[in-house]
Amino acid sequence: MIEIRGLTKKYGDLFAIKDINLELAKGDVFGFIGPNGAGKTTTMRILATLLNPTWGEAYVAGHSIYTQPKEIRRIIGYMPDFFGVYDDMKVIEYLEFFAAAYRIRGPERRKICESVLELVDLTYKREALVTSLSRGMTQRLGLARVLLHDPQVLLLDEPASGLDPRARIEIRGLLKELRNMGKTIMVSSHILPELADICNKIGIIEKGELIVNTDVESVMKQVRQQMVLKIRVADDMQSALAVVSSHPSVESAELTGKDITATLIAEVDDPSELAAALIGAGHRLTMLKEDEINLETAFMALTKGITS
Ligand SMILES: Nc1ncnc2c1ncn2[C@@H]1O[C@H](COP(=O)(O)OP(=O)(O)OP(=O)(O)O)[C@@H](O)[C@H]1O
Repeated sequence: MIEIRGLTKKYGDLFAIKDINLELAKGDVFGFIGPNGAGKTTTMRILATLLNPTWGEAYVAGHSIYTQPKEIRRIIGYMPDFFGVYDDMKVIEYLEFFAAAYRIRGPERRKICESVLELVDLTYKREALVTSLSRGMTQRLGLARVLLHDPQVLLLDEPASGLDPRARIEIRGLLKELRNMGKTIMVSSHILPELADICNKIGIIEKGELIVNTDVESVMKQVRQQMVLKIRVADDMQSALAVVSSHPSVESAELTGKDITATLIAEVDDPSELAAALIGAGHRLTMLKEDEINLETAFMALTKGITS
């Protein structure tokens, strides 16, 4: 759905983006991560055909940004990081206005507006003035707006920025719903955990260069060379820690909160002998599970020494 080759944008001597290569298939959710000024917006604006690159190629669903921008605009929904809303419009009027701009006419228009409102959970605000909405609601309205023409590809620039934790979670839920609808999504953020459980691919951009471009699973594999376990017993944790620490399958172990966190030596990927040792030593084992690595830990390990 998206193919980018050697994409570069220069402002004078500054490379806003430099030699970006990327391919996304239908249904991919690409988390585009990078600090402020790294080049995320530039990349998205070029894909949205709002900005010309200095050189390089980009295609959306096979359409070139140079020769078929109209076709691309029909397929994409681009939500910029900052967008204006019109002061004296009600929510439903705002959507109808944009639906008209997309040439959605007749009774269909109202139906579509109502259904996107429902999707972003704003039906109860349909008669409210757009200026009265909270930032989280405004972001959801912005999403509703880019969904009006049922685009296959969504380019979402920092949809969760400036939101409180609750509103962030709502946006995440919404993105999951869109993912389940089969949309191809490029979503940017400068905060990685925000995207952790939504995307299947991630790209990390630093000073205009895509320094990491991979699928989430292989990031996890790359980082997870050794198995890490979380262990809990219903009796004496200190004596259980002693058993774990001295077990030949364990490289290191420590007490972390209510659990013991144990890292196994590299060759061991079966914790059953350790479990047997704990039970054999008379401990009442209540939990022994593989610690779930999160994308944030993976990110830190992956970019160690690359990003500053
Ligand atoms: N019109 C412009 N003229 C000159 N420099 C620009 C222009 N637009 C962007 N830049 C520069 O290009 C670089 C990339 O900017 P871009 O907006 O793509 O970053 P970003 O990753 O989206 O950052 P943010 O998270 O702050 O939106 C920055 O150094 C920025 O200052």
